[in-house]
This record gives sequence, C-alpha cells and structure tokens, in this order.
Amino acid sequence: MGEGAAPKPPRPAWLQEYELVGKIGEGTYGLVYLARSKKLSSRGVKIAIKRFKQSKEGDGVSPTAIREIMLLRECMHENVVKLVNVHTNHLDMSLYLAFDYAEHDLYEIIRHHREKLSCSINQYTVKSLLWQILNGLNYLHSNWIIHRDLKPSNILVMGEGEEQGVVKIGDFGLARIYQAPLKPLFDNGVVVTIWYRAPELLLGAKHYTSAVDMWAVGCIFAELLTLKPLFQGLEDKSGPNPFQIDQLDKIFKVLGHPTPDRWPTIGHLPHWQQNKSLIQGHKYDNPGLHTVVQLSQKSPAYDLLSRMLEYDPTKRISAAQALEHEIVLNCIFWYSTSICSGTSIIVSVRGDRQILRYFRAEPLPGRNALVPGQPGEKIVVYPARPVDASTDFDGISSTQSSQIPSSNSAAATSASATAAPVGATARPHQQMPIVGIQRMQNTSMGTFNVNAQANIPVVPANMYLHRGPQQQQQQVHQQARRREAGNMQNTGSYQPPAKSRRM
Ligand SMILES: Nc1ncnc2c1ncn2[C@@H]1O[C@H](COP(=O)(O)OP(=O)(O)OP(=O)(O)O)[C@@H](O)[C@H]1O
Repeated sequence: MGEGAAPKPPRPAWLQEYELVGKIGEGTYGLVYLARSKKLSSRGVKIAIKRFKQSKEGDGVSPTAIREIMLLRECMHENVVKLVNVHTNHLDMSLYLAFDYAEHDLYEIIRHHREKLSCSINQYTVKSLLWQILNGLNYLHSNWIIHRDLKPSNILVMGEGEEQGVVKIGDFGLARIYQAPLKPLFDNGVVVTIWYRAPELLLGAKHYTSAVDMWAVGCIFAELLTLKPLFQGLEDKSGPNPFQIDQLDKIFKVLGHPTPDRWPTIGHLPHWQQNKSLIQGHKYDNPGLHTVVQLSQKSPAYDLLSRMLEYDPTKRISAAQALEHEIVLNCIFWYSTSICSGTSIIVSVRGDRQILRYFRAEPLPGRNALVPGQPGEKIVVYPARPVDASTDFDGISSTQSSQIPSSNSAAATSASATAAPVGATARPHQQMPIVGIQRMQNTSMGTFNVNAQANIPVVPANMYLHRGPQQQQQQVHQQARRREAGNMQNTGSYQPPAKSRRM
C-alpha cells in the first residue's frame, strides 16, 4: 500500500467462508461476485455475492433497509432465488447479500438465440420459463412482495446440477430498498431500464400494485417469443424522475392510445393531467400486439400476453390467474347433412364453447426449462457466465492477475480464487433480528412435461472460460453496456446491439 493511501476496511468474518472466484456483473447499486464455499459440508458450492457500495453522499445502509432485507431472507420458494446471507460492514457501511448462484439468466439466453444461434427459443422452453416466473411471482405477491424491477437479467436460470433449468426470480423486493437509502451509483455507466415499466408508473402513479410486475412479465414473454425488447423507449435522464414520454410513445404505438373507456382512472394519474398536450394530444392507431409477436389472435398464448399487457392495472391478469389462464372461444360449427328427400340439403348451425388453456396444452411446461420439449430435438448448450477473476471485492482490477497466462482449467480458476483477497480481517458484525413472514406452500406444477424431464441427457458441464479471454470478455461486456447506454439516445426502433447491454 502506498504512503498516504487509506487503509482498506476489513471484510466481515463470514466472507472467510468463501473463496472469491471473480466479478460476474455490475448493476446500478454495486457489483456481483462469484464465490465458492470453503466449508467442509458444502465445499465448492457456488454462491453469488452482491456488494452494495455506499452512496456518494456517504450514507450507508439504513436500519429500515436491513429490516426489509431480513424479511426477504424468509422467502422460500423454488422459483425465487435464495438469499442465504446478509451482512453489513459497519466500518464502511457496505452491505453484502449472498444468493444461491445461477449460471444463466434470460438476458443471456435471449441474446444467445438472437446473436449466436439466430433461431427462436423452442415453445417448450418459453412455456416452462414463463410458468416458473409466474409461479415464483405468485408466491412473492401472495407474501405482499412486489418486485418492481423485473427484467430479463433478473430472471435467473440454474445451470448444471439437481436444479438444472429451474427459474429463480432474482433481486426480488430490493427495488423498494434501493429507492430510499441506497442511492444509485450514477457514475458507473449502468442504465436503469425503463423498457419493462408499467404505464401507470410511467404516468406517475404514486400507489402501485403487484400489477406492475405482471406488465413486466408480459414484456419478457414477448421478448422470449421475438428475441427483441417489446417496448424499447429512449430514457430521459434529465433530473431525478423525469417523464418518460418516449417509453409511453413506444407502448401506445403498439397497443393504441389508452382512453378513459379502456382505463377509467387514467385521468387521475399525474402525467395525464400535467402533460396533457404530449399525452392526450397524440392519436395512435391500434395495430395490435399480433403485428409484433406473430401469434394468432385466437391462440391462448396471444390471449394471455394481451391480458398481461392490459392498460388498466385493475383489469390486468394476476400471477395466480395467469397460471390458470384459459380462453373461452365461442365456435360455430356448421353441420351439413344431405337428406335423401329429393334434392334438398339441410344445413344446421350450432354454437359451441371451446376452452383453451395455454399451460395445459402441448407442449406442457416442465421443471427443467433448458431441455427440448420432445425427445430427439437438439439441446441448446448455453454458455457459462463470464467471470472476471482479476477484480477484487473492492471492484479494483489487479494488473498483476491480468498478466497471469490463460488457462482453461477449473483448477486454475480455483487457484486464482484462493489467491484473491477474501476476509482479510475478521470483525464482529451486528446480526439483525429476522422478522417473521407468512410462508406459502410452493405451488406444484399441475401438469408436467414428462418427456422433457426424463431420459434426456443433462447439458454437459460448462467449464469456466480462459482466465485471459474471460476477463477480456467481461471488459468488452461492460464497455459495450456503457457504449450502448450512451447510444441509447440515438437509437430508434430495435437494433440488435453489436455487443450486449444488460437490462
Ligand atoms: N444469484 C445470482 N447468480 C448468478 N448471477 C447473478 C445472481 N444475481 C445477479 N446475477 C447477475 O449479476 C449481474 C448483475 O446483477 P445486478 O442485479 O447487480 O444488476 P442488473 O440486474 O443487471 O441491474 P440493476 O441492479 O441495475 O437492476 C447480472 O448479470 C445478473 O444476472
């Protein structure tokens, strides 16, 4: 350490239970790391550690935020990522959240199909992913937790192992905590996406409900089908909470203009009144969702999607209803009967009702979403998350480690991880009380795709990438995010980015 440099704050004792593998991502509020357990009972088990930095104002994590987070620790559901540890470092007021590690997320899965495979995601996978998202969300909503920041990078999917292909909703409940005490680190170049934001929030609603999550699920469902973000608005970054007119414009262009007929309480929303000329002055045709998602308007999938993207939040379908979604079609059957009575033909008309259910129709959803729905279909192997092994817990890249020669072996990754500075000094930390939360039983998957679960080879293990290229890949990834964030102001309709930006 150079003379005069501030001493590094000691890391909490619990971090010594893990060896740091490297940085896997960067969000608005901090960095996410991959670590492995060193404990005998769980040696090698991977864990994702999210470290929230202090805001620039220096105010750390408030007791309210900690209490909220402790509540989240009580959440137990197969489709919700498990928060295994919460720690605060009182010396520098940083907060660490440790979650079960998921090898994939929908952002990367969609990007892989769009940019590498140039082919759509199979129907079975789309349906299984959606079913599990709804199942996890139903649990959260039943426990009065609104996610508020659902987007593809927050929908995690487990890699190789017993839970392979299982969806885990990540970052649940954190949006509320972010809002107040943890201010975003605006200078880290990461953009908070508005693409999945519900129209009531865009129009300035002060009170929102779990319906905001269902809007986001609708956007994600459409993106799984088309591999493109559905409403890709340009974000206005002027001021703390600007009116996002371009996002609304993108929505109105597809779904048509909301009217008090369709959404009776729209007139009460702040921006509907305050920005009358911008909002109410425009008239939009209603080309309809089918022009974007290429689904038959009579299909159950289309009906479900339209109900998720209902303008009026009180009419929007809930997660529980979506799991049981059905569409009743009134069919008219024509029966023609020739009767041997000279030349006459009698035609009879009969009205009938047909009930179609998205999740009860073939292909049925399954627990492992990443296998083909039918035996014989090609298995898609998704790449493992790139890990930047040169960045330590303080987000500092070590020049020394970047000179280490490339290696494709897991042993090399593990060795470098051991060398990383973890838990240098043990310090006692305050344990906050865990507040009880009513638990809900997991909803079991009613119908289950047996084909997709049985006798299908498991996707081979994804080895970690070379340390060198891996680190370069991470850097390219982060740079691309920043570049795209900058370019956002200039983009019009969707252009598949040259390099990815996480949303
Ligand atoms: N439990 C986890 N296992 C594996 N990867 C994770 C886990 N949680 C988050 N990640 C990944 O880490 C990266 C950064 O996540 P983070 O939630 O900080 O940011 P974000 O979701 O991209 O954006 P923001 O925080 O601004 O909403 C993302 O790629 C995310 O998929």
